[in-house]
Amino acid sequence: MHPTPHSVSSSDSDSDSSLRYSFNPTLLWNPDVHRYFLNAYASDHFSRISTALTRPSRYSCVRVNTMRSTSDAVIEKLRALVAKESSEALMGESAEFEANPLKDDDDDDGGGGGPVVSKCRIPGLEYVLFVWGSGPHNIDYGYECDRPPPKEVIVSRKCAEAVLRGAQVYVPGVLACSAHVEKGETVAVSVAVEQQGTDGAWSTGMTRGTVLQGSQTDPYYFERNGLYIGQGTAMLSRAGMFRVSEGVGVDMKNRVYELHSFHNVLEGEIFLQNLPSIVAAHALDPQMGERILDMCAAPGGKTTAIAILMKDEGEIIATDRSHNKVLDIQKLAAEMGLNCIKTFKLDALKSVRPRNEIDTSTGPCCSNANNGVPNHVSGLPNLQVETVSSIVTERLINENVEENGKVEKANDKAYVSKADIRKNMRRMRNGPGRSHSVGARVDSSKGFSPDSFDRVLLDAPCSALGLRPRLFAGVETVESLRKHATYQRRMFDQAVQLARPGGVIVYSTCTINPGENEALVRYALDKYKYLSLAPQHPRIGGPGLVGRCEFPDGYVEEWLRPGEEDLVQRFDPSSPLDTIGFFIAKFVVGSKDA
Ligand SMILES: C[S@@+](CC[C@H](N)C(=O)[O-])C[C@H]1O[C@@H](n2cnc3c(N)ncnc32)[C@H](O)[C@@H]1O
Repeated sequence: MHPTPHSVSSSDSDSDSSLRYSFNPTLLWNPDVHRYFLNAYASDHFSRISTALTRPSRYSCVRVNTMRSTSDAVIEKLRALVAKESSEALMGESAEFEANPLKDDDDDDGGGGGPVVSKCRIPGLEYVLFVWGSGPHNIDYGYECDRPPPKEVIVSRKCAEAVLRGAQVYVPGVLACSAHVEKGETVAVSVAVEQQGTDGAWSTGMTRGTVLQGSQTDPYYFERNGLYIGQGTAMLSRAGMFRVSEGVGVDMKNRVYELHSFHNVLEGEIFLQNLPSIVAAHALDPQMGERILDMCAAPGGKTTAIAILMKDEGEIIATDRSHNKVLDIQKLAAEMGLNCIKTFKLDALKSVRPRNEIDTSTGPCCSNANNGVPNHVSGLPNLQVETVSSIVTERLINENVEENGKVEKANDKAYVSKADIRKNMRRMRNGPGRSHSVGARVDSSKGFSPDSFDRVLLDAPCSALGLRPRLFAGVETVESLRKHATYQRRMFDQAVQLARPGGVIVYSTCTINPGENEALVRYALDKYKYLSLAPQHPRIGGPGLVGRCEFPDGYVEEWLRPGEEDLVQRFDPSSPLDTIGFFIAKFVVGSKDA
């Protein structure tokens, strides 16, 4: 797996340098996982998926809060923002837009060739807007054969993935910098991706603050071939970059992918959300007045999408096991002005309240809906208080954060959730902001009565192997993938008990792993005979995988059976829709007595 360092002669040719100063990453997988996916997808297809995962989608997807605004009003505002913020970066360029079924040739803002904001043309999704970016672009890093090499900054993988999505380079993400870089100088930005050491462990092994000499003896010199993500202006000297703890380190001027980052704009009016996530909310088909459970809800993207589809009438119980993430849901609901959302801290594995703890004097539909507590916390709508857990505490970017069922350390070795990035960027740009003064409280729930929900969404924590852009995938092993699957099945067992007969369960993940997708469906249909797959609307994803996989250790994973494939939606990152990898299955619950 470790790329073999090769020698490059001192008369390094222009073609070598254009390969070096380019963006052409290869996604590194655990070898067993690689074999498993090759078997599931066939070699060519998996190679396309793997490549697509290293790239961002070429558009940002914006969901309009139709309770607050209209698509047309938001389009006007976004166009004004785009025109103002990126007149140099994008509008002048005659960007080539890839063919995408979501985009019509007449989607143009009138500027001709520049970025466009267009309305989604899928019936019922006209409140979803696309802001089209461009890439990959070839960037001239100023390399000349007989001259000193360009000055450089190396950033962590997580930082690079954020930059590819349109973020700036913040100082915590800077790992190394050329000697004598001064504020205002132009620097080439590349990324240090984890490599496998002789002990099998993955790391960059790079000490933050490393001085780059611009020679082949620099750390990760050869490994960074084809891993240049753009060029920018150093906002601090080399010394400053490693002295301060926050702020922009490099202001990106030329990016391999030009995408608009609409974080922190039109708050409450829009929400940046991947298209498949929006489709998952539609698949649930929530109706006004219903009682809905969103079992793994933070940061609340799908919860708020569901609330808007219900026109804020009914009751959505949004739970997550992380206290701070429940606060994120509360903040988002408050920001969007949605009142039908009630939040609780709850481990989804304990979502069903034990029968001996259920108060039988209340009907199944409302028992423990709010755990018998008042309905309002001052300052935020419909946020309930049962046990007071704590007040809001800010999580910094280098704190441990939890997402997708795993904990990693922030910054170079870390997963930072989108909510954290959003919050941190807000803090970097605008100071603390109003969210830091909210003294919100989080209620804990003891779970809910069986059959007490009309619809249940289980947007499960998963291996997240569909998220893009992703520059490294080596950490997941066949064993860790199976652990995710086991965890999801246990959560699904809870969902099945909570959805009433006649009700609906939607299960979704953001992974390409069939073990967490089709195999969960197989498990569900085989174990619960009263469940059946239901058609989904809209249906824009592809079919699911039919078949099975036998592993060398004898483990057999069963996927879908013929006839079931068109009842699920599998969003393939390499398909023309250019979305993240995502999976949606919708079940209807029959009579549980049978
Ligand atoms: C894929 S994310 C959910 C995204 C969310 N549905 C949205 O659309 O904004 C998975 C969530 O599951 C939560 N989670 C992980 N394990 C959990 C558990 N045992 N109980 C409840 N939530 C859990 C994580 O904290 C994370 O917020």
